[in-house]
Amino acid sequence: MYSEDILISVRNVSKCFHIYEKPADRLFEMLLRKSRSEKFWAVKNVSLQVKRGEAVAVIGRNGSGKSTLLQMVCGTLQPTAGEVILNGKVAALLELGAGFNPEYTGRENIYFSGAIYGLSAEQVSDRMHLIEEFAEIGDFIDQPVKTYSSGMFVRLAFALIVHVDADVLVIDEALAVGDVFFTQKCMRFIRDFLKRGALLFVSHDTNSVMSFCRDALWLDKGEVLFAGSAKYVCEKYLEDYYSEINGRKSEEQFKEQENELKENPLEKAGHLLFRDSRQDFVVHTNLRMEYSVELFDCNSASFGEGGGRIINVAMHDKEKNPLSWVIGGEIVTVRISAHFRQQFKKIILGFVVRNKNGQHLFGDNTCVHSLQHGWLGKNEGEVAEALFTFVMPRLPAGDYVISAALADGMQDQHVMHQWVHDALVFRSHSNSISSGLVGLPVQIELR
Ligand SMILES: Nc1ncnc2c1ncn2[C@@H]1O[C@H](COP(=O)(O)OP(=O)(O)OP(=O)(O)O)[C@@H](O)[C@H]1O
Repeated sequence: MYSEDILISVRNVSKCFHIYEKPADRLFEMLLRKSRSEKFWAVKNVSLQVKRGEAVAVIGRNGSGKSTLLQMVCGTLQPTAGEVILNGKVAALLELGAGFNPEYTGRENIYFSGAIYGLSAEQVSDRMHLIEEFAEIGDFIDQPVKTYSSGMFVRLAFALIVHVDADVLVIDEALAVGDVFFTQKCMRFIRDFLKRGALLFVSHDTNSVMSFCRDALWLDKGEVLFAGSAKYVCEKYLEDYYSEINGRKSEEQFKEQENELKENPLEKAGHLLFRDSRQDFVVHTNLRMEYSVELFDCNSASFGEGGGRIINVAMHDKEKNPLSWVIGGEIVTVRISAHFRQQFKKIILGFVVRNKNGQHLFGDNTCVHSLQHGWLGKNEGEVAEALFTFVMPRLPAGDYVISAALADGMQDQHVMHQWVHDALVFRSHSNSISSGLVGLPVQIELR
């Protein structure tokens, strides 16, 4: 009936809570058999599937229904409507400390929870040293968990779920509490786990969502607002975040500026000068990391207040010639040009390079430079340019995008006027072996 590989199947699940004005109303309702409550739908008609080897993220603002959904998946909450079908053993890391008895020691809780996960006392004893080793909380393992810091809770709870042979992991945000070393350890475990299991997790951190998940689901007031590739959903989420800060502005409002954009002299100059200055070199060598760079796409999805607009993003060589072909290890300049429709007091221009999964690889903006050299302002009708010069890193084969942004203000408090998601696309045609996400230039000696 169900494919073996679908480990989590959530079908049209909803959850309704009854809200009572006063606690006594609950009693009256039972006695008088008359409703004294308001219905509140925390989750409305949500469906999702997670297959073996997949991770799906649930994102959304506070109170959007994420935890309620995860609790229904774990079986700690019954859906009001719809069904959850699980194929395999589920281990969950939901609220901090949930499932632990605060009066018991860490060790006692491990035995207790291990039994809930179907492990015998003997099996738990056999794995205890591994759990202790993973948790790294030292002698605290024999202290009541009510004395634990939130970080220790997470360490112990995570160490437990790592060792219960789960097929499905359900994790709610909790990873954010651990320190960087522990988080890295958990990430390594999850990457390994995903070779055999399925992960459903909640996070506010779009970077971790994009690094783990192919798909994501955005819940808003209990309903699915967007579902699809993690990159797409996270971009929409990011847009919404900025719209909330800046006040809503739809993408359509940019359309009217497009003609003006096409007429812009800077962009025109960029097109006329466009040539592949490294083609000869590329053709005659074979030990190279090659990148083909596409033209700035002025129709790429964007969001922001629209007080200014990014009119060109290009990669240049040292001689300021736009490049369509870049070699890894060469010095390149990312040039971002912007046109202003209103006065800007403190211009911020910046970029982010992401891989095809949406992982943020590197990027920069003009803030620190402006703090050092003074802020640049511009008036309506003027144009500004930011040049970011760096050594092009070696990147594994695949597609990459540069998102570019224009804002007015400071690093931590600014109005986002335009964020262009995939302003410039480039592709690494590398066939040399490279490990990691980004390869930096390294000087090597062998003696
Ligand atoms: N037992 C309950 N009784 C009544 N309302 C509840 C109950 N549990 C959750 N809710 C409500 O359901 C809504 C969704 O809550 P939920 O905890 O699932 O959101 P969330 O997206 O996980 O939020 P956060 O990011 O803050 O953890 C909230 O408005 C919350 O107040």
